Amino acid sequence: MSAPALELTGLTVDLPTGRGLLRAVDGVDLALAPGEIVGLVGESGCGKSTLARAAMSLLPRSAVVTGQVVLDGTPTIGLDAEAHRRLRGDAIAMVTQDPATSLDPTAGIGEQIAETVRAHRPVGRRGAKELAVQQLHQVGITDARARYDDPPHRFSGGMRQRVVIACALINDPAVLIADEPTTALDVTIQAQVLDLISDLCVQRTTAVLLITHDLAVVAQVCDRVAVMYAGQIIELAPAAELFAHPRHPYTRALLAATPAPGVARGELAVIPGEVPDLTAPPAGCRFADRCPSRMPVCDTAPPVVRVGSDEVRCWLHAPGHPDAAPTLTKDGVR
Ligand SMILES: Nc1ncnc2c1ncn2[C@@H]1O[C@H](COP(=O)(O)OP(=O)(O)OP(=O)(O)O)[C@@H](O)[C@H]1O
Repeated sequence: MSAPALELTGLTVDLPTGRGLLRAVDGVDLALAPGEIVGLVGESGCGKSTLARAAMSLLPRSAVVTGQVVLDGTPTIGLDAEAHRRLRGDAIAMVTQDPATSLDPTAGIGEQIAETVRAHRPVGRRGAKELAVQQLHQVGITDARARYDDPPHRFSGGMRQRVVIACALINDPAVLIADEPTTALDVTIQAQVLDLISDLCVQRTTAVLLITHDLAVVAQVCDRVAVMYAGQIIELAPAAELFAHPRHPYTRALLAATPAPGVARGELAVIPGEVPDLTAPPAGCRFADRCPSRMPVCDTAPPVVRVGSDEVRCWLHAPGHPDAAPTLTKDGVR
């Protein structure tokens, strides 16, 4: 197996708040192979964006980071600001839901991409322009030469997101972080933009960490899924496996809260309760007080359980655990 494009080992991020340090990411282990698309899902406030910012070296200075982030073979924690700047846009890039965060509203789209090339590669103006035009063609802007100087607002939302993707991938990064890349788009355009990310990244063996609230998005393009809850990955499995046999009660609750086609938003299941306070997380399982399968042990000890190459952090899956046995049959736990 080839070396991971991105490897997080024991990654922990503490952020200072008025109430003390908040552990937004807690001991995350995750490796993305080249060309692999991994979905990162979970409710708001579970730490998805903080994890992504740690991978991008974009955390606030006040953040306390421990563990390891290895990007295309380079350990990044502790590098200086200039080294981080070089890695961003070269080894790792990001697409967010809002093109305004990555595009200059006043500059032509082509020039913005050409500038990204010149910032990272020894290419002259003309060469950079040719690369930018080619790249725009590849993301589906067929009249790229004619529209090279058009600013972003002359494009539709979907087209603007294609430009952002072109800019993110122009230097063939090892890793793309896609943070809710289609949330702001019309449903019909969403699928096209997701397919574009998926096709380009598989072709170029760029690993993708796709952050989303939307499990339908994950089902469309992801190879594996990491489910995050209260700063931890509580389930990690191939996408098909996770949808067919969700193991963690939180994953099952998330799936139950996902709309079936044609279901109005008001009819969605909601997961009762709230994500715990991450300045003082519970001693046992963090999902315990919302969990329909709660057992005594869940309140006292944190579950750390692995199942083969997949992972699930739940006492229900601790083989032979005395407290686990009585509830195992209720809802089809394997
Ligand atoms: N700069 C910060 N300072 C202090 N706390 C922060 C900071 N950024 C995020 N947090 C807290 O860290 C926790 C994780 O937040 P994060 O934004 O990573 O979650 P998320 O899963 O990405 O949520 P969303 O889906 O809403 O973007 C939350 O409790 C949040 O309030």
